[in-house]
Amino acid sequence: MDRIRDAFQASHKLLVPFVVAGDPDYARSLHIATAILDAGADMLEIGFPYSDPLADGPVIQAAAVRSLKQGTRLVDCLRLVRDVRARSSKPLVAFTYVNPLIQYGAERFFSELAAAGGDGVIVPDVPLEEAGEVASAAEAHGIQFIPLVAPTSGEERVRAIVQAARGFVYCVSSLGVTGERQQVSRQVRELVDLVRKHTDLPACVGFGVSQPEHVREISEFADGVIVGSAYVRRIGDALREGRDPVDAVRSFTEQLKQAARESTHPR
Ligand SMILES: O=P(O)(O)OC[C@@H](O)[C@@H](O)c1c[nH]c2ccccc12
Repeated sequence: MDRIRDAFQASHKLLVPFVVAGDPDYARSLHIATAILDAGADMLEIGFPYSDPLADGPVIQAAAVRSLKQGTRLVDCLRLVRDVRARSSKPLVAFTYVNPLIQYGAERFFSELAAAGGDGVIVPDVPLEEAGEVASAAEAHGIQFIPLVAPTSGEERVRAIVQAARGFVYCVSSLGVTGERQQVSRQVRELVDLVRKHTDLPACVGFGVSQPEHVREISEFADGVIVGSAYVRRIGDALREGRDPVDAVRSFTEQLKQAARESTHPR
């Protein structure tokens, strides 16, 4: 069974939200993740909170702090994957920085992620030199290693990166850290075209996507859109304002999914 491949065969305009495991606590995090998938998201990126999230902007950093304050550990994140899997058959991608993964042990991590029903992994800060080792440990347990390519990655580096890719390729739309942007750089279309020159795998775009218009635009040329900070901010805002974060993420998902449907993706 290849849930990621099946998802892309069912649609070329995937909506892939990202949320932080254990944010704001375990029970509500499970409820939020399940609500997002039930509201129409095609896949879910589950972020394993880390104390030193270098690639994250303030919104996701704050969510990691909320979760870590609850005592969330890597084993709880794996349990969350298992609990979401019990409620949804859609693809689940673990998102972790390389340090917690190495400290836990790559073999142990991927074995337990697979047993929990996970499908893929994204490790944004794994150096290309170590990526092979992590990718093969993942592969050994049937977990698909999803690499990131950036606007600064030249053709040679893109070609090398996508060789190790499984599942899909994550095209980062802009430099800098994660965070909502008013405009998503049009440059990312060239990056998607470059990826398509070197692999038949689907190409998804992330970083900065915050509005339905962005999703409509990107879904014209990419196979999926990843949305993180816009979700995580809505969770934080709802908590601060005493509203139910589940309602906030449910309606946002419905809006973004509708926008993806409206795009005139040729495939
Ligand atoms: O938050 P944004 O701007 O919507 O970007 C997606 C991002 O949240 C998610 O894919 C992610 C969270 N942390 C990361 C660190 C590096 C790359 C990607 C990520």
